[in-house]
Formats: sequence, structure tokens, C-alpha cells
Amino acid sequence: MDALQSRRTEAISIAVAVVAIGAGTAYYLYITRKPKPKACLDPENFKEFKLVKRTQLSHNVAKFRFELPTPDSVLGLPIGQHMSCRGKDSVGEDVVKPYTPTTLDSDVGYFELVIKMYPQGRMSHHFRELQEGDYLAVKGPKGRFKYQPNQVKTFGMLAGGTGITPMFQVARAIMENPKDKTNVSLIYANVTFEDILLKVRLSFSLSFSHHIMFVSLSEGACLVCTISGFSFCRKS
Ligand SMILES: Cc1cc2nc3c(=O)[nH]c(=O)nc-3n(C[C@H](O)[C@H](O)[C@H](O)COP(=O)(O)OP(=O)(O)OC[C@H]3O[C@@H](n4cnc5c(N)ncnc54)[C@H](O)[C@@H]3O)c2cc1C
Repeated sequence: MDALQSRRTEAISIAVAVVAIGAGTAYYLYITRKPKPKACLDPENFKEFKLVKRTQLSHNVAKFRFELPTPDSVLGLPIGQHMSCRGKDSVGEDVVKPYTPTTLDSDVGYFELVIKMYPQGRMSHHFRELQEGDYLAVKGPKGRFKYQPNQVKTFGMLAGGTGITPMFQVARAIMENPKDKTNVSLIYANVTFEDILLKVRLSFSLSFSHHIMFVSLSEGACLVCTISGFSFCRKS
């Protein structure tokens, strides 16, 4: 009788322990599992984002920071893709142009565009007029290419002027992912040294890792930037 009682007690103890461990595990998973932030972009419809900061980087280049709907929202733009921005030109007509943010989905609550404004440019006019507190209409993602980590061994990138922003987006994603072993080699052409967009961020992220950057200047010189530092050479 005692043996039967003791076996029953043992069985109940085991059942209680199993239930406790199961409940504990479920609770742990519940509190540690972060819900995936919702992407803000809509590929079918333009959505409005508020400009919260405008920083002039040179006489014709500015950085625009736009707020996302909540502080923990992400834009939801796959690496390698871009988006369409809509604005008004100098005669009030709608204009839509593609742009690539310099931020990634690791930048939560906002996204940034670095824009070069051309004197006669239609969308340039819109960005020139855009003030903090104004809204920009954006639609996306757009584009066929989607970057996957370790997709290739080495990326050979060739860019000129504002064409740097799609390269910067991919290069930044590679640098920020320790599991991504892709090498990056960038040749970036500009009219003058001052025209080089994102030069500080590019040189820091590319030169202090195993990646190499070459900046060529059409003024007759080029800047070669490697892990061992910078050096100038003559254009040949
Ligand atoms: C995938 C993609 C991503 C892009 N990302 C960015 C970005 O992040 N930042 C950015 O500033 N731009 C970017 N651009 C370029 C952008 O889409 C526009 O072409 C640019 O802003 C000029 O548009 P606009 O309407 O002001 O000029 P437009 O009205 O089209 O052009 C007016 C005149 O300005 C001059 N011009 C226009 N564009 C250029 C140019 N690129 N180089 C030299 N002269 C030019 C030409 O003389 C032209 O006749 C990107 C383009 C693509 C395809």
C-alpha cells in the first residue's frame, strides 16, 4: 500500500515538474521573443513621412532625416533596393524620382536621404524647398536586385556622384554583419574632392576593415584608401 502511495506521489511530482518546466519555457520564449517590426513602405501607394532634420553638407548636398510612424518602426527596404519619392517641380508639376536611403533597417524610427540638388533639376527643386516639418511622399520598395549576405566572394563597385548611395547601402550592410565575409572594392569617381558624398563614413568603414576603397578624382589625381591608410596618385 505504502509502495503504491509512494509511486503515485512520485508520478504527481514528475508531472508537476514537467508542467512547471513547460510553463517556464513558454514564459521565457514569450518575454524574449521580439515581434518583427512592421515595415512602413507600401509598394502600391505613396506614404507621407515627416522631415524632422535637414543638414546642409555642402553648397548643393543635404542630408534629410524623416521620422517613421513609431520610434520602433523600420522602413522595410531590402538591401539593394530603392524607393520612389514624389514632389513638385518649379512649375508645380508632379515629379517622381528614385532614391536610396543611406540608412538600413538597423536604424530604427527614421530613415535618411543624402541628396544632391542640381540648379535645373525638377526633383532637386522639391528637395531645395523642403523644410523641417514638411512631408515627403514615398513608395517602394523598387528594383529587382536584393542583396543576400555572402552571395558573392567580392563586390567590385563602380560609382559616380550620387550613384554612391546604392553602393553605400550594400557596403554598410556587409560591414555591419560580422558573418558576411564579402570583400568590397569600390572605385568612386567625382568631379572634385568636395563632391565626394559620404567620404568620411565611406573611408572609415572601408579602410579599417579588410575592405579597400579607391576614390578617383577627375581633377588629375586619385585617392587610394586601404587598410594601411591613404595615398594620393596621379591620374594616368
Ligand atoms: C536607384 C537610384 C538611386 C538614387 N539615389 C539617389 C540618392 O540617394 N541621392 C541623390 O541625390 N540622387 C539619387 N539618385 C538620382 C535621382 O534619382 C535623380 O536623378 C536626381 O536627384 C536628379 O533629379 P532631378 O529631377 O533633380 O533632375 P532632372 O530634372 O532629372 O535633371 C535636370 C538636369 O540636372 C542634371 N542632372 C540631373 N541628374 C544628374 C546626375 N545624377 N548627375 C549629373 N547631372 C545631373 C542634368 O544636367 C539634367 O539635365 C538615384 C538614382 C537612382 C536610379
